[in-house]
Amino acid sequence: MANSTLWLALMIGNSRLHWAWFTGKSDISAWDTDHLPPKVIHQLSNCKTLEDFITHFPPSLTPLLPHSLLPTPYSLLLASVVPSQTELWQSYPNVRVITLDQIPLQGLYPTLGIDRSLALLGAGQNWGFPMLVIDAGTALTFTGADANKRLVGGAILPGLGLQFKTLAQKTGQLPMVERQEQLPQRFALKTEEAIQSGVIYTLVAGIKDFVEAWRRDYPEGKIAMTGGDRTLLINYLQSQFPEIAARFYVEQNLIFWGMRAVLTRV
Ligand SMILES: Nc1ncnc2c1ncn2[C@@H]1O[C@H](COP(=O)(O)OP(=O)(O)O)[C@@H](O)[C@H]1O
Ligand SMILES: CC(C)(COP(=O)(O)O)[C@@H](O)C(=O)NCCC(=O)O
Ligand SMILES: [K+]
Repeated sequence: MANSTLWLALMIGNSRLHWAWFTGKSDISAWDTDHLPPKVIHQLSNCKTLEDFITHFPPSLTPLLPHSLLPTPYSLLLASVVPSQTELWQSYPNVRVITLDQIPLQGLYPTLGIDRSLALLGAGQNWGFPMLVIDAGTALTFTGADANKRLVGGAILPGLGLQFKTLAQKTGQLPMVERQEQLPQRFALKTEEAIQSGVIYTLVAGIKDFVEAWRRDYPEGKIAMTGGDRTLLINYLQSQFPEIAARFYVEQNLIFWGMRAVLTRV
């Protein structure tokens, strides 16, 4: 493993790839891409020089690469919840795959998602435990740990995008609707608005219910929200339950905070 403070970190989610450079102690610059085709991953794995690497990285990302800082061989820190995608990166020359046994939390069950454990670790190390993380990704997950950093447990449901997509794909008459910024009218008189209303109001009510249960069990507990739909959901929550939304820490990079904590662990 290269003895370098600079890592390229990759979290493989179910919708897309989440990338970050760990450039210093507290600095993380992050961006998202689509999943890469096997051919591109193969090319990146076989790069011998920095110039090679930059050439093969998807063009839209090139400006984000810190050309002057990048050492070769560069190291890739990888976590994934998509085994078929993990497989594609096995040939990368300097890859470290983060697995559950490297996570300094107690009571993790063997099939727990690595993204959930990393986000929980990242949030808890930064703001303290007990911590409940809500990850509004492809799936929406709740994952909590107590003051002893022991997993309390959590829940998994289809995320915002997946709920819309499933309705559109599995019915004969329902269209795919756009994500919208504001809370819709609850009792709707149009199909699109009825879908928005049904999905959004039940999702927000569900989040409120989990938060209240968490607060009953852990009155001192904290709550953090992350994932691609975090901003939309926090907006909806602010409109409907402002006192709940006000208590949330909202942060895009929880998983990367967790990855860095694993990396710097002695
Ligand atoms: N540019 C984008 N591309 C894809 N999804 C996006 C984008 N911006 C926001 N989203 C939302 O993010 C959700 C996926 O969250 P994300 O945390 O990226 O997923 P995962 O980690 O599971 O790949 C989708 O439901 C979608 O609504
Ligand atoms: C629940 C998840 C699908 C969430 O993935 P994501 O939406 O972040 O892509 C993932 O964490 C996973 O595959 N978990 C394994 C099952 C578990 O955590 O119990
Ligand atoms: K996620």
